[in-house]
Amino acid sequence: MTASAAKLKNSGDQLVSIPVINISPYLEGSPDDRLKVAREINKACEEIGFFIIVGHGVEQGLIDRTYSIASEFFRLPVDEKIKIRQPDPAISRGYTPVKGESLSAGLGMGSPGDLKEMIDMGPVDVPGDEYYERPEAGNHFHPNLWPGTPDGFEETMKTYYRRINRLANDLMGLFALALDLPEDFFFDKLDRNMSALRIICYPEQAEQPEPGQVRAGAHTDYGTLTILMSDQSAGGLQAQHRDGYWVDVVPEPGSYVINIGDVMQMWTNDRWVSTLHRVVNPPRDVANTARRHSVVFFHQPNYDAAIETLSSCHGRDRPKKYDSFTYGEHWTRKWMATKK
Ligand SMILES: O=C(O)CCC(=O)C(=O)O
Ligand SMILES: [Fe+2]
Repeated sequence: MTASAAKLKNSGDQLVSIPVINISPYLEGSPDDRLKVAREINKACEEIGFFIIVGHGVEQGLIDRTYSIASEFFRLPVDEKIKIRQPDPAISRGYTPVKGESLSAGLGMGSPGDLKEMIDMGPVDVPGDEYYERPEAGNHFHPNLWPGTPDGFEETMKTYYRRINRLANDLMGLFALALDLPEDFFFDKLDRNMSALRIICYPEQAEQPEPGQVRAGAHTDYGTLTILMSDQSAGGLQAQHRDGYWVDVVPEPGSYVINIGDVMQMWTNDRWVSTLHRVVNPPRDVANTARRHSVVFFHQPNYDAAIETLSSCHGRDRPKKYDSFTYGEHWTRKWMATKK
C-alpha cells in the first residue's frame, strides 16, 4: 500500500480545519476554566489527534533564537555538518543528511528516503544515576553531539529543550484532566522521560523528486505528544482526517502545532487517535526556492513506562486492542524500521 491510498481525496477537498485552542486558562485560570480547556482538548484528540495551541507562555525571543540558529546550522557546507554525523543507526543523536530516513517505512510502506536533513538531540540533563545506564536504557540517554558552529547552538538548544519539556508536562496534566483522571496521573511515567528534540531542514528541490518521494513520508509519532514549530514555505504538513482525506496544517506565527502519538492512542484503547501525517513537496513552479525548517519536540515517556490500556478505557463491551509493553521497546521497533 502506498502512503496515499486511493480513497484519499486531495487536500483541496478538505472539509475541516485543525482546532485552535488557547491554553492560558489552563495554565492560569480557575478550576472551571481548566476543565473547559480540557474538554476542547478531548474533542480534538478524539476527532483528529491534532490541534494548534496559543497562550502557551513560551517566550517569543526563545522561539526566534532557536529557529534562527537551526536555520543557520543548515546553511553550513555539508563537510561541516557531517562532523557530527549520527554515529550509528541505533543512536538518535547527531546529523542525518538528506534521504537518511524514510518515515513511512515505520508503517511498513516502502519509499525512497525523505527529502530532509536534520539533527537529533535527546535529554540535556541526565543525572548520574544507574537508571540511565542499565542495559534497558539502551541509547536513550546517549550524550548529545553538539556542532562547534554556529556560536550558541548548544546553549540555545538546551534552553529550548528544558522549556518545551516543561510545556509538554503541563500538556500531559491537561491530557489527564481531559481523560477524567487525576491531573498528576501520568507524572510517574514521565519523570525520567526520554524526549527528543529534532531540528529539520527541507531543502529547495532543484530536481523533480522520485515517484513516491516526499519531504516526510506518512507516519504516526511514537510517543505521547509532539510540539511543532515550523515556517510557512510551500510544501508543508498535512494530517489525515479519519475519513481518509488530507488536511493542511497551517499555524499562525507564534502558535504551536500539537499532535498526539501512538502512546496516547494505545493508553486510551483508540479513544484518542494518533493521526497519520506527512510533509508534502512544494509545487514544481516554486520548488527551487521553497526551503522549510521545523523544530520538533517529541515528548516520550520513561523507557520503562508500561504502555497498557488505561482501566477507564476498557471493559466488557470494550476489549483491549493492544498488548502491553514498555515505551523503550515500542520506540526501538519504530525507530529502527525507518533507517535507510
Ligand atoms: O516538519 C513537520 O512539519 C513535521 C515533521 C514530522 O512530522 C516529524 O518529524 O515527525
Ligand atoms: Fe511526525
